[in-house]
Amino acid sequence: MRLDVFSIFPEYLAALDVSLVGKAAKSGLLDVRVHDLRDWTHDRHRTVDDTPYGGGAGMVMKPEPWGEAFDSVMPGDGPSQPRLVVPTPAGRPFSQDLAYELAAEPWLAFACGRYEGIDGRVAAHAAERMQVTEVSIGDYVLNGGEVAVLVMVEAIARLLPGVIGNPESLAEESHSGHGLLEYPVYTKPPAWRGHEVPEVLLSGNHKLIAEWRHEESVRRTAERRPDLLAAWGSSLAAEDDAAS
Ligand SMILES: N#Cc1c(-c2ccc3ccn(Cc4ccc(CN5CCOCC5)cc4)c3c2)n[nH]c1N
Repeated sequence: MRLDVFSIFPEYLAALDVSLVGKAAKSGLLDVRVHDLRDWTHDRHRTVDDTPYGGGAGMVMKPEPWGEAFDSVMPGDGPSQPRLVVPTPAGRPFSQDLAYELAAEPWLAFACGRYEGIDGRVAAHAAERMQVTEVSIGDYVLNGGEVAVLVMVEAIARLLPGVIGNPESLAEESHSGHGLLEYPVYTKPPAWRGHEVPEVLLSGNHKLIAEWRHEESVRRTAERRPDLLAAWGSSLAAEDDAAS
């Protein structure tokens, strides 16, 4: 998979060079290219923003640098086009399902906005030649799209074949499709500062361990995400109906 990231703070994306994503890039599973949007400005101050039409606080990112950057890095007459992902507070909620959807793409491009956002014509113009998906990573306000891109790239990259050591762990994770939050995990020592590892996990009885883990998943989901528990219950009922 090729990933292009456009930002006025390219150093923010240095985190993509370390850990899991960094290893995937070094092994050739990922081709990560970070671009400084200011490379496509032409004035002395390398200006990327201007005042908003219609008034309002703050500044808006000018369309011209974005258009020239996209033309240069992903030319309209090229053999293929990327899927453009634009982080924004007004976007479609990012989810594990969307991470799987994006992990299936051969080429992704991410546009990191700043200020009060990117001129609306940038996405509209890009949509004339590539799929554009505006995405939000959550209901809180950030100062720009870079953190969102780090979140999304990590969630996507770990789904790519060969990136994580143990692909089976993907199936057991929260939000991975069975609908419940994952159970708590423990390792040695068996006792630590007065806290013991649950005895069942030391029993070697795989049936009891599996039952305990399921009960813990249900307990945690009921406590922290009752919405997921309700959806999980409905999906179980639907499966029973389909089977009967
Ligand atoms: N993903 C994600 C995000 C982002 C995100 C992503 C990209 C950019 C680019 C600029 N910003 C700053 C910004 C802040 C507030 C607002 C709201 N507007 C309301 C109407 O008045 C103007 C302002 C817009 C832009 C960004 C924030 N925030 N939260 C997420 N989950």
